[in-house]
Amino acid sequence: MRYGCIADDFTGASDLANTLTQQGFQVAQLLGVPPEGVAAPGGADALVVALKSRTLPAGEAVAQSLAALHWLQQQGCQRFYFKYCSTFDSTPSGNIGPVTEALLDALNADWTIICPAFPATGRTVYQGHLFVHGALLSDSPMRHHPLTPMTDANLLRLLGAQTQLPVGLLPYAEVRRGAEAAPQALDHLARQGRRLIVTDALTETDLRTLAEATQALPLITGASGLAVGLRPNGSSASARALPAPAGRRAILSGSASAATLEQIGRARALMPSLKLDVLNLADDFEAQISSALHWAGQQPPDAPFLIYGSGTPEEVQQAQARLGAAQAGALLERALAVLAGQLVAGGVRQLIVAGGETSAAALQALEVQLLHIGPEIAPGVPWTLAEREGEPLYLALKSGNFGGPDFFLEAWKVLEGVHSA
Ligand SMILES: Nc1ncnc2c1ncn2[C@@H]1O[C@H](COP(=O)(O)OP(=O)(O)O)[C@@H](O)[C@H]1O
Ligand SMILES: O=C(O)[C@@H](O)C(=O)COP(=O)(O)O
Repeated sequence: MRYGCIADDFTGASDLANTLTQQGFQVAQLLGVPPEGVAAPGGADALVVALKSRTLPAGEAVAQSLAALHWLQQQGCQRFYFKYCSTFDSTPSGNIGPVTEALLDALNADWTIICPAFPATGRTVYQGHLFVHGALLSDSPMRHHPLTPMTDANLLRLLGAQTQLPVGLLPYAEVRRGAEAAPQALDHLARQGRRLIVTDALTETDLRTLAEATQALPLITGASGLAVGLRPNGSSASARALPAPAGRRAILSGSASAATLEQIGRARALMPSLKLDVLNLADDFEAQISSALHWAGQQPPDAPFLIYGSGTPEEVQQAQARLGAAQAGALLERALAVLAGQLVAGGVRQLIVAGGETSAAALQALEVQLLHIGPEIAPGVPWTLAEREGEPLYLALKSGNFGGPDFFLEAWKVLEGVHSA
């Protein structure tokens, strides 16, 4: 059986692709919905379509997700996984509720689970409330996110604002009873008419229970944690031979998440770095880009360098007050996307991009369509391999709040371990 996965952003897609790879799946990550008539790579038993749909108006997110579903069905996928953020990043009007509803309808399915827990990165769900490293989501740095500030940790209330579908809760007491008891409790909720069932989960054992209890459902939804309970039907995929890394190394960051800001702080002390000012970009985009490219050209060719626009919550607020939240975000994304294109054209072959929206913008500019999953750098962040103009390009798409403080310094060491030709 082939799994078809739809992810609402690019970092989230590589996060899920990474977890599936670790479970033994042979995974292909597609960037955007491939055009009609383009087939998935043979041999892949899990396909992950990465969308940039998290912050779109709900109707557009639904349309893109249904197009992805349609393509995945054409590729022979029979079970589906809607991947959203482990911090439930969404706007008040969507898109997790409306997309799940549309996928359920398209698959003629009655109900599914809502499972954002991802214990490997500190995300747990208890009594329907989402915690980040032990703090309620609404007390975590996610309350300051530039595009999707999360100020409520109650998943039932968040979903209730996004969809009319009846929402229920599978509480921890039921999950803890294991895979033999949980299906009964889920069925009971479904018979009461609950169509979106939020599932408590604190550990990977809980996630395995939930994956097993829902194995007959055509659609499951969650962060990538739930995938620890999935197994490919055939024998496990053997590791793909990867080319030895070559070329220049660069980091581009548009993530203003707390973990990224700390990672930038550490990296700045040890590698050349350049900060882009969003307000300067608004005043003279072309001049800012050419001066950043000039700066990059002057850095030592054998060491990584960092270009970032990531602002503190105060800086983000300032830029948003002048430009508007969506416009400020889009401007910085466009700048980093142009830089990604120019830097790769100039010889960068190992590139880290921090930020989900930022990664999507950068990869769209690079016109990359397919990623193979390489070694894991940190939970939820693998190195991936793309081919561009016949040459290998290593890419790491780092979710805002993933990775330890030295991520930007240590990620390269993981690639140094790749020696095969
Ligand atoms: N200084 C800033 N001013 C305004 N917007 C910013 C600033 N820094 C980052 N942003 C915007 O915040 C958004 C961050 O989203 P994203 O790239 O998905 O990062 P994350 O993975 O941390 O969520 C992007 O649209 C980015 O352009
Ligand atoms: O599930 C997660 O937390 C990530 O896979 C993810 O989706 C993060 O999104 P960004 O923080 O916007 O990169």
